Amino acid sequence: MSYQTFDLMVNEKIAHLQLNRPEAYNSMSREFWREFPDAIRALDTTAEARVLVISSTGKHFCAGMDLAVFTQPDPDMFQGEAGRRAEGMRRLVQQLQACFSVLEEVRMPVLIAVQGGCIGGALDLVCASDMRYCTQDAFFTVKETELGMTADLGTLQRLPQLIAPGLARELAYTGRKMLAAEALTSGFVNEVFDDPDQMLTGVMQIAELISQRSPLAVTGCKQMINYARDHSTADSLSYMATWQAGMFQPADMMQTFAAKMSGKQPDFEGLRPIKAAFTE
Ligand SMILES: C/C=C/C(=O)SCCNC(=O)CCNC(=O)[C@H](O)C(C)(C)COP(=O)(O)OP(=O)(O)OC[C@H]1O[C@@H](n2cnc3c(N)ncnc32)[C@H](O)[C@@H]1OP(=O)(O)O
Repeated sequence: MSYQTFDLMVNEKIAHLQLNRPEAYNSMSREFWREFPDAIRALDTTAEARVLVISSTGKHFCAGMDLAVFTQPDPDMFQGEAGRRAEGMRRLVQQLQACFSVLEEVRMPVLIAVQGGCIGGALDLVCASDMRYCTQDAFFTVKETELGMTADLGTLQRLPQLIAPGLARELAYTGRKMLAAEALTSGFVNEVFDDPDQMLTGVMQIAELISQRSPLAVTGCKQMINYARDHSTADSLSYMATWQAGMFQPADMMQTFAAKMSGKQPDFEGLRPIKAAFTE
């Protein structure tokens, strides 16, 4: 599949989505909003990928929503009866939210590599990922506040669960930049690299390690951690037990032990493409 707003490569078990409009600071055009969720869902459904790395090109990771979306809006948005207008707007926002929630829903971990600015909608995107990494020149901003709107695509819901809630509020209320050093000390990013090349090398090494593990075990970790974030400990333990009762398969463990004895790396079976499950 080829896309206009990013390149998507699947190499062995690692998928790499790279935003490719540096001349526009990788801002999120209408095309991006169509392509991004489709590409992520396709990876989840069909591809071999066991881990996804999202990176970017040029000076900034992403300048957020393409400002043309705000300055040249669809005229229909402002016409007609108020209740229907509001209801339509509500559905539009929900559809845009779903473009990033898909990163939480997919079976594979999502790692993000940020250089330069990560602004507005881009912060919504990275908040929905599993792990974040950045370069020394990176900064993160809830730009919407400065523009006069409330951020609506996930930052306000996810950021207070990733860093101290008081700091998340400060960033949201002020719209000020969180620089790389603060992103590291606050726990928002896992590591700060000197430059984009070093970052991509480092992030790919982590992706490689994840891709060598049992994909069933890894997706179990992702789903249980996400579930525990949103539910009580008692509910989460109950779901964990149900998950384990259904998904625990000794075959992967046996393979690990056999591989250890023979001094080799285990080669775990991939998860099943959904399409295959329908056509078998
Ligand atoms: C649901 C989602 C909501 C949101 O995402 S809200 C947030 C929307 N995004 C913004 O408001 C970003 C605003 N832009 C900036 O803060 C800065 O810019 C940058 C940090 C990205 C870059 O700063 P610097 O390196 O100093 O460059 P420069 O001179 O400010 O900009 C160069 C050109 O890039 C255009 N540009 C910047 N951001 C966007 C964007 N998001 N959409 C479309 N164009 C953008 C500018 O306007 C300008 O253009 P020209 O050279 O013609 O004057």
